[in-house]
Amino acid sequence: MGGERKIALDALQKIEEQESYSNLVLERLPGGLGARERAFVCALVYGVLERRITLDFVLSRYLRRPVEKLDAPVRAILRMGVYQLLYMDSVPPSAAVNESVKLARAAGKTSAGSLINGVLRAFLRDGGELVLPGDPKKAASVRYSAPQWLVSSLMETYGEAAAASFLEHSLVPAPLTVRVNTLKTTPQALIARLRDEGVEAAPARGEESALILKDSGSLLGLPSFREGLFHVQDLSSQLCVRALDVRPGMRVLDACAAPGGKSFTAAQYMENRGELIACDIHEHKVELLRQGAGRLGINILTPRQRDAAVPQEGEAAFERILCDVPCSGLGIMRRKPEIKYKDPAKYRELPDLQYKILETSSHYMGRDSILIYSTCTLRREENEQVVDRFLDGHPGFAPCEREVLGGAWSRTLLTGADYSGDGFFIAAIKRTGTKK
Ligand SMILES: C[S@@+](CC[C@H](N)C(=O)[O-])C[C@H]1O[C@@H](n2cnc3c(N)ncnc32)[C@H](O)[C@@H]1O
Repeated sequence: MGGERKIALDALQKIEEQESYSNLVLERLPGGLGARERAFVCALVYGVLERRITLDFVLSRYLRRPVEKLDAPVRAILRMGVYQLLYMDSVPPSAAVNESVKLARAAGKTSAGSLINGVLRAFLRDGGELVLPGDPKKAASVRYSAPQWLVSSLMETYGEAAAASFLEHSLVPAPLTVRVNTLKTTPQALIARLRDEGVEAAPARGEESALILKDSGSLLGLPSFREGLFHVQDLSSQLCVRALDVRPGMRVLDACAAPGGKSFTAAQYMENRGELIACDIHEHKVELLRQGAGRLGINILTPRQRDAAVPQEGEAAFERILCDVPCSGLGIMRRKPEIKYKDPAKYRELPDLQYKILETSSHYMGRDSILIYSTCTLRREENEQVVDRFLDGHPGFAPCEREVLGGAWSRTLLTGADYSGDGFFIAAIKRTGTKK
């Protein structure tokens, strides 16, 4: 191996400087990397992102100035070095130190070599292990590499044990879960087909048409994917569509639909009969809806560029409406670790937008219509508080109990030992009164 650490450093710099999503940067790594080298780069980049708070805590014990004040490439090299020492058993400690010094040279930071060497060797001399701070909340923040505001918020909302379990399981790589396209195949037939293509697939617990794929490599390389036999979709999103309870022949609105996973699953439950209007505010994302539906053989989906917060004059009623609103995404931080480091002030305007989308969509509900409000986040402000505000101000609507939500009308799903899906919130609302 040679040069992978420089590729990892460049990727980390790009994610930090341009606020790019890690998955997108890693999808576009330079060509020519072998599978092993690519896996190493991805493990290092994801690992450093995921454990940033833990790594910075270790570094802070060996630096005279605050970690944030370091030159960005030097800081990234130090984080990568500590990550290799703490979490990469395949890298001998001496290699982690020497390669970090070499990397500084390759990055044009030769003068930082002695600092990097000194810090990493001092950590090794102290045993090379993580020593947690005494304060329990600080310790949880360092252990799970989650900002303190997030630790406190999760603990206050879900209790200490559930929050700790969620944070711990958010450090485990997410499985690749897909939804079998029931318009074209069955779970058993798809498992056999994938086996022929060299990919191991097994049924996922809890969803009849969900499979977990192992070592699939790029999906674009699989004929079964190109033929539209499945799409990628986490368990929580599949449950969300089940809660919508769409049936063949219905008129359905997906108000925030792109990239389209939930619309696609809904169309499959509808057996490609009825009408499915799938909207998104961004034109380029609407194109994703068109492409996905085409690949999967869905022809009831009408993609539309539309702002879901702006009422549409003369829209006929829908029997089912999905508001899978934009959110802070904390439930999927195991897939995009950079999410957890965002300044929570950036989320301030989300609840009002989410409320507007819900309120506007409710205009299109007829009697007996059902609306699902969902997010992939775990903040009450974006979940319970939005639907409560809506229900409090709209007496013609009521909570709607669903069997798939355990008999309740809303449910929060937390990734944990017994549940491998993303963190997610689902609430069901029905119309009880007539329109004013
Ligand atoms: C959580 S994602 C939806 C995921 C999608 N339901 C799926 O399963 O693939 C939220 C989407 O809402 C879109 N969006 C954001 N603001 C919107 C608005 N005002 N009106 C409509 N769509 C919006 C975003 O572009 C994004 O694609």
